[in-house]
Amino acid sequence: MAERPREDVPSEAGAEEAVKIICLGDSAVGKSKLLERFLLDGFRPQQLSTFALTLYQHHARVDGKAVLVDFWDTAGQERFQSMHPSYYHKAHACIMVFDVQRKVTYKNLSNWYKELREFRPEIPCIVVANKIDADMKVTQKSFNFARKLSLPFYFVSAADGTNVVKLFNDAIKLAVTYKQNSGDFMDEVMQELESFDLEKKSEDLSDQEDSSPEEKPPSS
Ligand SMILES: Nc1nc2c(ncn2[C@@H]2O[C@H](COP(=O)(O)OP(=O)(O)OP(=O)(O)O)[C@@H](O)[C@H]2O)c(=O)[nH]1
Ligand SMILES: [Mg+2]
Repeated sequence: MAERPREDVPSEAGAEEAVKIICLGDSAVGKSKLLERFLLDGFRPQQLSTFALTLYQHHARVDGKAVLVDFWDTAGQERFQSMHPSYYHKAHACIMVFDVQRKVTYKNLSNWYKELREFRPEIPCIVVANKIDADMKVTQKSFNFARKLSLPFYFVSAADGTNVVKLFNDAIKLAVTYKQNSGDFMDEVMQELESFDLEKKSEDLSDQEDSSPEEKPPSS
């Protein structure tokens, strides 16, 4: 099935489950290239940094169920310091990437992880060591960050495709399992807040209706 950027996807019909997976990590660690490798099965080695936010939709099957996956990709930034909270909102899994050739990107994982946990205390998070094609010997090294936190850890290469399909398929499974089984307290609170917000908005609208009839909300 074809995967394309969100704006080209005509319909979301048919999906029995929908999950959101976010990518985190410093700039130029290869977040976009990993997504490209998985979704387009290709790798274009140009240097373009992700400008703001790119959303990709992917149709997957998990245990016979049609799953619609929203992948969120953004520029990992130095430039922005941290992500907007809406990036984390209702995410069901996280792929956190570093570049085995740049130690600083490994060190910064702890900052990314801290921020992730402020917003999403319980979602599955996979730690990814990317660019192993540049030096296969790194796979002999031990990277303790993931082990200490008991997080799944993968050595991958967006350039030659090593472990990429496995990484994303596992991430999708984890996201679906999380969504189906979590009694995530924060999710429930967010849901409450949202319905509260909607109620409030419709009240505001009906107030408006009295004063400015030309701005009627659509009747339903
Ligand atoms: N050798 C090698 N280079 C890679 C690999 N993955 C990405 N690169 C290169 O690393 C650079 C950055 O990759 P991107 O995917 O744009 O990085 P990003 O994490 O999306 O960066 P931002 O959008 O700025 O956050 C590009 O020049 C890629 O060609 C890989 O597996 N191996
Ligand atoms: Mg990018």
